[in-house]
Amino acid sequence: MLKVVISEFMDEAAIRAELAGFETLYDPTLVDRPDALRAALQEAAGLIVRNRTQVRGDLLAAAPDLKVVGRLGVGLDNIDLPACAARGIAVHPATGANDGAVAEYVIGTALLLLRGAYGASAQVAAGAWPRNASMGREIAGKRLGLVGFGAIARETARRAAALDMAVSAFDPYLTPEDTAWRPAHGSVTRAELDALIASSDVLSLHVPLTEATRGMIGSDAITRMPPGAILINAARGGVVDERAVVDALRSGHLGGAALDVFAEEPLDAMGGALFADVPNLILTPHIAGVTQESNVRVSAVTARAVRRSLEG
Ligand SMILES: O=C(O)[C@H](O)COP(=O)(O)O
Repeated sequence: MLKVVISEFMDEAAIRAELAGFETLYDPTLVDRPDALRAALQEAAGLIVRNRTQVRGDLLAAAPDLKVVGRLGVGLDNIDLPACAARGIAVHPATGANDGAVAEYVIGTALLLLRGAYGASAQVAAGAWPRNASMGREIAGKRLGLVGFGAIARETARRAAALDMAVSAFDPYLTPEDTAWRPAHGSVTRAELDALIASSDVLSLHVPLTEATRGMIGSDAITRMPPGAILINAARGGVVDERAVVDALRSGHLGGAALDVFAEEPLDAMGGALFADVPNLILTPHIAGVTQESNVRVSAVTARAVRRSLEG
């Protein structure tokens, strides 16, 4: 019986439904026990991971029979794709299964940060009545800029258009003729990156982490954003210069930021100190794509892809 190792959390019903014909080892603690993971992989034909298991080097060497890697998400920066290709190991991301979760995160944080009033609870409970200071902004009529216009950005655009935002996007991989620029609901304007940065009230990132995108939104870019603009990163840490975001929030140039992903996850002591007491900042633990619903979808899609791949 072929063996499938699952080293991070997933919906167990998907394992039962899709991987019944295989020997499965589901142990979400394996990601933090590299020796045990390597030992478990010795006879494994399949491996299922989220974003923390580093599928490269030592781990691949410890898995001589590995035929397929299922990724419970879409980012592939934790997987050495050329090394997998060289060994003929198939890699299956859960494309499409968490788009809606990320899109809702982007819209939700944009609404929260523009309105700003939700931070008043403690003051109101204490008897204060900060009405003028709590007068925030509406999302309708604001310009949303999407850096990258793949599936998640398109879902975000559809929701933003329904809220009467004006949506633009930058994506060097889409030709002007691509039908993505003519969505069934709402409209999206194709923009160059510099123009998008300079003209977006809300800028949301939807690019993978690659050598081309690392540091893409640094202090230069942030300085060129309109005063009071909101920055949302639910893509990958490393695309944004975290110190530049903090400086721009402290100076008041940025009106708010939501960061779901970080160069170092979890934050180390330096990251913790950097973000302490920064105004108008929402920090979340790489959860934009992970909801109860998306966990079910992502797990089913991934387990199915691994089963099909192993069944040939
Ligand atoms: O790449 C993704 O889809 C997101 O980062 C969420 O993925 P994960 O929670 O499976 O790592």
